[in-house]
Amino acid sequence: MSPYRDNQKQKVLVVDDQPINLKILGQALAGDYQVLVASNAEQALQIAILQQPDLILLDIIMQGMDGYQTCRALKQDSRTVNIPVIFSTSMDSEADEVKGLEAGAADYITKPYNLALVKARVRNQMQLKKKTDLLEKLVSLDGLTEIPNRRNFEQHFEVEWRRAQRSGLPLSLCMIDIDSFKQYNDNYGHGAGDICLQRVAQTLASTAKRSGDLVARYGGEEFVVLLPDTELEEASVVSERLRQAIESQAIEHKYSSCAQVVTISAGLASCQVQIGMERSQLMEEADKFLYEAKQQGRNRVSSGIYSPDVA
Ligand SMILES: Nc1nc2c(ncn2[C@@H]2O[C@H](COP(=O)(O)OP(=O)(O)OP(=O)(O)O)[C@@H](O)[C@H]2O)c(=O)[nH]1
Repeated sequence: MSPYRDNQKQKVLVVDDQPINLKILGQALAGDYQVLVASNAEQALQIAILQQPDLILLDIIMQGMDGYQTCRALKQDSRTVNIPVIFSTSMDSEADEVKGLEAGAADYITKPYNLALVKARVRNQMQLKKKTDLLEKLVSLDGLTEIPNRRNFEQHFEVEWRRAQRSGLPLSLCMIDIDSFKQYNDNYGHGAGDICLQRVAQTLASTAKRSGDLVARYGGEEFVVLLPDTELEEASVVSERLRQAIESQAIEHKYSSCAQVVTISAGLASCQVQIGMERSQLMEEADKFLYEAKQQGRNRVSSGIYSPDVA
């Protein structure tokens, strides 16, 4: 998702193998947008992945991979699927237009360029993209804590699970629950409870922040932390750091059964993803360890390796 920031120009990637076309379109759009250029499909795909433009103006007839193939490749890659594409071409038959739209394009412009029309079509797509990005952001963040929500976590977990399966790298999952939170709510009030949840969420998110780590609100007073490429030993260090980070926030909780401040219990499970394993099994394992941490007195991390052979 390319997050929408008001103070930043949106990016358009112009793809054409004729330098003159790159120049004409580049000059027409440079005042309103940040313009990136590519002169072939391979370059375009690479820039699209790395720079995440908000829109791609794509020529159809190019040496090597043509525009249709490039568009299909963009639409098949989860990293670029949401970038709208406008085909830019001298082909102007209705059949070509249909083929372009079927390949996943959002709109069509024809050569020779009518620059006023080009700008208007680009503006329309850019406005739509802003709205889609905002909507995407709203549906993936938790309203109270502003960290990723459960839906966002499930999507990430699925992607990371598949990646771990392919790469053979370990994957760790930490389930976190605030201790005696019912007591907190009952004694300090629901409003204070909400503020506490916000502080816990922000502290967790700023503590587990290695690229690829994901901290999400799983629901209620439960959080989940996904640690890709992380084996048990390393993940235990991170989980313990999370526990300490919350404790050292020193949020008063006189009614807790285990401390004078707000604390968390965590259940950590790590695995090497194998064929036939379900990601829900790792969740269940982490949940079991969380239960164990609660049983053993709270304000602690309980952990283990999940392997179907030993489960
Ligand atoms: N303020 C507030 N409270 C919430 C929210 N979501 C869940 N809760 C509260 O979280 C509390 C969870 O309580 P329990 O599941 O009994 O667990 P606990 O008191 O933390 O006990 P242990 O987990 O065993 O330490 C309940 O009182 C819920 O009402 C929320 O969005 N805001």
